[in-house]
Amino acid sequence: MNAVLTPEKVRDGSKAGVAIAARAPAGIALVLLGTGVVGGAFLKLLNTPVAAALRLVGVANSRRQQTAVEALADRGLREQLKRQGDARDDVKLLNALDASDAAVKVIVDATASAELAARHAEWLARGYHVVTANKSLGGGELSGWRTLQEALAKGAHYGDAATVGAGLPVLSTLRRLRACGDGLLTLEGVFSGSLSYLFNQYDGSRPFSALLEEARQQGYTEPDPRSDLSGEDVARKLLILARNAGFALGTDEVEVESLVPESLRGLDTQAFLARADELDAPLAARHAEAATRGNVLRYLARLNQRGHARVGLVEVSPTHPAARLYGTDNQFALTTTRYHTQPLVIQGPGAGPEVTAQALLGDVLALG
Ligand SMILES: NC(=O)C1=CN([C@@H]2O[C@H](COP(=O)(O)OP(=O)(O)OC[C@H]3O[C@@H](n4cnc5c(N)ncnc54)[C@H](O)[C@@H]3O)[C@@H](O)[C@H]2O)C=CC1
Ligand SMILES: N[C@@H](CC=O)C(=O)O
Repeated sequence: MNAVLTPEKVRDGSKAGVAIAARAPAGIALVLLGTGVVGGAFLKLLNTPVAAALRLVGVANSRRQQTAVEALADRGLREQLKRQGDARDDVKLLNALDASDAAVKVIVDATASAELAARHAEWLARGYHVVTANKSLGGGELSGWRTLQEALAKGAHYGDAATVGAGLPVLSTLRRLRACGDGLLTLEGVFSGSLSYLFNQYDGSRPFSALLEEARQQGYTEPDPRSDLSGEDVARKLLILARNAGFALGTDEVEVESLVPESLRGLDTQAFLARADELDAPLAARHAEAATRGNVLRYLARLNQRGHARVGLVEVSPTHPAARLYGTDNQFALTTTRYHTQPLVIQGPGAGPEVTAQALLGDVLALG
């Protein structure tokens, strides 16, 4: 029989919270893929009372995984996994889910791995629910999106709130509008927390690369920050939103402006980071040019009524809504058949470990 643990006992720094996650009667069993910035924050949330009905049965990083109950109950699981664990093997992780008596079995993807994302549809078709921060399937090739829709028709759930706005209620709002017969006409805004953070602060007084390093340290950027700077991550979010609104856009139908100079594109991540100061001169010039006209730079995403999609750096006046953002704010302005005089605007922090992990948790709990 499980000990009854009060919230106070869970908060007191003992192992109790993890013990709940590992030993509670099974409501929802889950495996977690990825223990980086977002996955690490998600593990912390599993140690809080709200996650008492969740049972973690497996966890993996890119190299190792753990399915042993005692090891999973270790509060230092994330660090432990860096040193020890079994070799990566999806089959063994799924076996751990199958062995659980939980009625609801969930795979949480907190990686940026395209290979794992390519398996989401297969997992859904096999009856596992998938909750993801990984945008590679929803925002990748249209064929992958279509495979995903076919898999979803079989009944499993795809929790993708974390993929856009780091969990801001954008996708849920869009789906609700659509379910009510409203149609998206145009979509515009700032869809990147890291690029928002960078351009909200960049005034030429500090090198752009220094701000980028700050954004990276805060956990706002993608594992390789060029995914943000190239516009690829923003394009994925635009595609996820557009497709959910009924625009079957392919990746080649989004015009993408990259901020990564040609010379930095072919490098591995570490080599890129070592040479990130090569970003500084071109952006300083763009900033200075905009400033001569009293304008500022913002990285905007736009989908117009004809389905034309573009993401790129735009010079805007200081009174433009995107010029009035703070920190990692995202901004999504949805003009629809019913919100046509003024757009429906959703705004708030759009990157960061805690909010993103919370979005994952919310999607998992919604399955209960
Ligand atoms: N950082 C943020 O604010 C937000 C991030 N996201 C998304 O969350 C995902 C993770 O981002 P971060 O945590 O920042 O990245 P990260 O680089 O800190 O962590 C990635 C984790 O995935 C693991 N991993 C890679 N391949 C794997 C595999 N095949 N099997 C198991 N684990 C594997 C890595 O070992 C690492 O633990 C990305 O898809 C990102 O786009 C979404 C919204 C906001
Ligand atoms: N790197 C992304 C994180 C969320 O998706 C961003 O900057 O928005």
